[in-house]
Amino acid sequence: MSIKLQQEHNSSPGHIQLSDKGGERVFLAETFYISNKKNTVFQVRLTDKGLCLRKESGSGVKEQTILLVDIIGCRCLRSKRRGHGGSACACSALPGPAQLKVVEANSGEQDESDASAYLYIYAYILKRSRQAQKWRTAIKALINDEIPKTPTYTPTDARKLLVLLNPKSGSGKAREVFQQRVAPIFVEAELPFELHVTKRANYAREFVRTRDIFSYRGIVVVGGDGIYFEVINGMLERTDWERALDEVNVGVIPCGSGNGLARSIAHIYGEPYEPKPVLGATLTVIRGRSTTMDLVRVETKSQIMYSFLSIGWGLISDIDIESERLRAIGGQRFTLWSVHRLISLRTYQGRVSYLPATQMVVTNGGEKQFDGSFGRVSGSMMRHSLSYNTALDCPDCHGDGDCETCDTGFGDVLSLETSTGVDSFRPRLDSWYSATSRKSAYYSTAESIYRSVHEKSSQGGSGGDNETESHQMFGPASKIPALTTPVPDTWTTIEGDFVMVHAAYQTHLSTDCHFATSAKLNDGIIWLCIIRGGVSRSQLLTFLLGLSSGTHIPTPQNEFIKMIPVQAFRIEPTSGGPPGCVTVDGERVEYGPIQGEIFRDVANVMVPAQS
Ligand SMILES: Nc1ncnc2c1ncn2[C@@H]1O[C@H](COP(=O)(O)OP(=O)(O)OP(=O)(O)O)[C@@H](O)[C@H]1O
Repeated sequence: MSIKLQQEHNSSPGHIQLSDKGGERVFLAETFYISNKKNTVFQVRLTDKGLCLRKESGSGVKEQTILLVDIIGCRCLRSKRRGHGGSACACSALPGPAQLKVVEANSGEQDESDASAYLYIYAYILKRSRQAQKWRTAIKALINDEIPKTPTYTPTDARKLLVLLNPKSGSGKAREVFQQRVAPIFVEAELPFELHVTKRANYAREFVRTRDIFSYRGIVVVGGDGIYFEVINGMLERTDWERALDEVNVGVIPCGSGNGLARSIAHIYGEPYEPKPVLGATLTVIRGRSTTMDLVRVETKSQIMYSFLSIGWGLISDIDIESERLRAIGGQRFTLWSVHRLISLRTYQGRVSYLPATQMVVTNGGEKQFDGSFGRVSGSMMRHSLSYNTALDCPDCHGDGDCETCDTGFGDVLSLETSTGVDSFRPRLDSWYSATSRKSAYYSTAESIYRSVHEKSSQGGSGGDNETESHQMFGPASKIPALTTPVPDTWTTIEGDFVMVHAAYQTHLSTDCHFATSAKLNDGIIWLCIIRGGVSRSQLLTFLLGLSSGTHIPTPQNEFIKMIPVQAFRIEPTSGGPPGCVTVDGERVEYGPIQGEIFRDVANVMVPAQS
């Protein structure tokens, strides 16, 4: 909703005063008129709770409070000078200003003969002139948890938000979604941002690895889990990975086909997700709150990477990857392919080993919780790490993209540079530096050497210089044996036929897949679901049908379907079996042995305010 209030012309400039009235702290109280209805008077109070509007008209008195938690921004507008040409540009995306013919105060376009000033307040309720400038100041301060003192508002963090948008995510509408449903709200909230549209797979990863990411207030991906994975792994390829994970919050605006992380965050915070996941996530980004998140260090035969969502072998991974061909139909592709795979069921031979999460404690509320001491990072970097990739930015322009080397005519950048909004929401030329031919090696604590080669993504893009590049992965030191050495006796090992093994550390693998119902963002637990060969089709059907509601695990668990809380695990498919998929965060990795261990609280993810 947007509310427009018009200030009485002759009222005197007041001062922001603090008073207590009926148990609430009143910062401002004044009389406003609603435009076109001069016989309607609004007595408005700005309190520590929100904006209380007392409407007095011929038909009586009505009172309404708009809570501060629902307000994302406000701006002062003036009547627009008559006869001024030009299009509404980005203003047209805002609900209201275009048809009301108002412009930013001090824009130079205002009608000086009309002394009226308008205060627009932008509020989103999901669940449930000078004077105007003064009100704006006080509201902006309060929504940033500050006490309003002075009549000017200076944002505490003037840095821009880095937005990395994948135009190929989901059904390919991320660009439109951002322009129509995200950018206008960022403008309303006066959140400065810089948008970069990815050109190919691994673009976001390189961007994060090579740029000065500390010059941004945070990073938001507009896409799915795949591009979030790129950002996290790009951070872990930096020599300053610890600082990057610690200082740079990463958020997600869901436009992918799975959107497991976005769905999990909404679930954990009790936020509505459908029917407007983009709006909820946008408001989360604007609020700027974050919490810590666990990451899982993943080792395959040739790569080390970090995962935030899941690792899978068999059924669910097969469905995820093989249904790619139905990408155009969006999230429904998973349901359709599940039916197909149930009919043509496969089993895989191999060995699964895990270190159980034994440190379960019973809390006061009787709930079982993991005490999480395992995997807490002690601030150590992988030993013996070497990097050939220390130049983070172009030496000529330091990453600004302004120099000749960097100016490749990359036009897919939009930047909202100033807090005054709509006019500065404009296309801008930019580019970024990508170092080539860098070589590096991965080292585990056991000092075995791993070399990682980023292969060209099957989803292609134009390829480019990243096809054969290798980069060093940093990150917390591993506490489990390398993949090439046997697991300790303290681990549990199962051998035989498996329909699938899927490890998850978020509640949802996708919007409709409530997989690990007890997962938290930062509890140090991997939920390992094992389905053994021999499971009946009806058991499997019940499992698949229960995934959307989180009722897929039988109670009590039976010998074929189990969900086990673990700290680390290893999957070793026996060679020669049927072709299958191994995935990390929904993206396919090489088929073969894979292991994961969880590190608690290592990253920071944007989350809604706790209600
Ligand atoms: N411009 C691009 N062209 C082709 N592929 C891209 C481009 N930008 C990013 N990618 C790749 O697309 C893959 C999928 O992206 P993303 O996760 O955003 O969407 P999704 O797969 O539809 O969603 P989800 O992962 O939630 O199912 C990522 O792994 C990323 O590397």
